Amino acid sequence: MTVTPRTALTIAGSDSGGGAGVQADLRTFFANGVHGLVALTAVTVQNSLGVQGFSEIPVDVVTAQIKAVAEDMGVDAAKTGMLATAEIIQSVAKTLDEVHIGRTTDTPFVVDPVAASMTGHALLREEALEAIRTELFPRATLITPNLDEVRLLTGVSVTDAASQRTAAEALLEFGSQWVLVKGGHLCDTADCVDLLTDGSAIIELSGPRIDTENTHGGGDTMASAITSSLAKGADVPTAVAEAKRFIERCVMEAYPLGAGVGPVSPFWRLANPR
Ligand SMILES: Nc1ncnc2c1ncn2[C@@H]1O[C@H](COP(=O)(O)OP(=O)(O)OP(=O)(O)O)[C@@H](O)[C@H]1O
Ligand SMILES: Cc1ncc(CO)c(N)n1
Repeated sequence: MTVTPRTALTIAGSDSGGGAGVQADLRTFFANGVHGLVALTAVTVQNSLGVQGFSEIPVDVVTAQIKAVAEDMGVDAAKTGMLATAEIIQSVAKTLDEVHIGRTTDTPFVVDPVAASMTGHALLREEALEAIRTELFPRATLITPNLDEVRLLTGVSVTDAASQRTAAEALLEFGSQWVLVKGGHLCDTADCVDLLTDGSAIIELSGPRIDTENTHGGGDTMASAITSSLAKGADVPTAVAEAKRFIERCVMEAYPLGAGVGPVSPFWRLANPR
């Protein structure tokens, strides 16, 4: 019998190195049995050593991609990654309202507020940070900043569990339903602890820190794993817990590729479907 899988839409940039951006999202959706849809926002020139530059896609082409897939195929959950400019962010926000994606609709929406690559190269023009805060966060079911993004967005430097909680509370003020403060960059701890909260529930997701240099695409893979679970009907705490187990194994199986940082790997899931 033919079964049509659930669909997940990524609104994000391309990584020519194939480990982050829409490439990470699509391989994560595929590994989790979800059909991936794409609205490409930018093309980066990127490899394991970093980002050499990028060119954004014209705004009307970005929004036309969203409308084309949402109106014909339907979207069970959506996420954003690299959005590049304030103009793209504003138009994406307006279009998501038109196609009924976001926290006040039946279609969950995850915002990964990508500001820079892990090598420190900007993926967002500076004036666009405010647009992420005001246009996207209020529409988000969940936001998933890493610690650098937390500092840029709130001014809070997370150094321990207490400041991680303070940062999460500050981020909730911007209007998303849930906040996940990822702790992958809290390097002096033996565990990787991510903090999830909606203001009433506070959930710590803890797992062992895996010793590897190869974590390229980890944040994108985490956010798209959450989006996959949401597309399949999980609630937010369940989706984040499932994604945490998924990313741990992806980090464990990360492989060297190129002279710099290799990508996390979702391939193990293909041999271990649920
Ligand atoms: N060395 C590690 N071992 C285990 N889990 C990790 C490790 N590094 C990151 N993680 C987990 O991976 C997820 C992504 O976290 P991280 O904070 O690294 O995101 P990010 O900085 O957005 O990723 P990127 O490296 O793509 O920029 C989180 O759930 C985090 O706990
Ligand atoms: C295109 C793109 N999106 C996101 C990231 C962050 O991992 C990256 N390095 N490249």
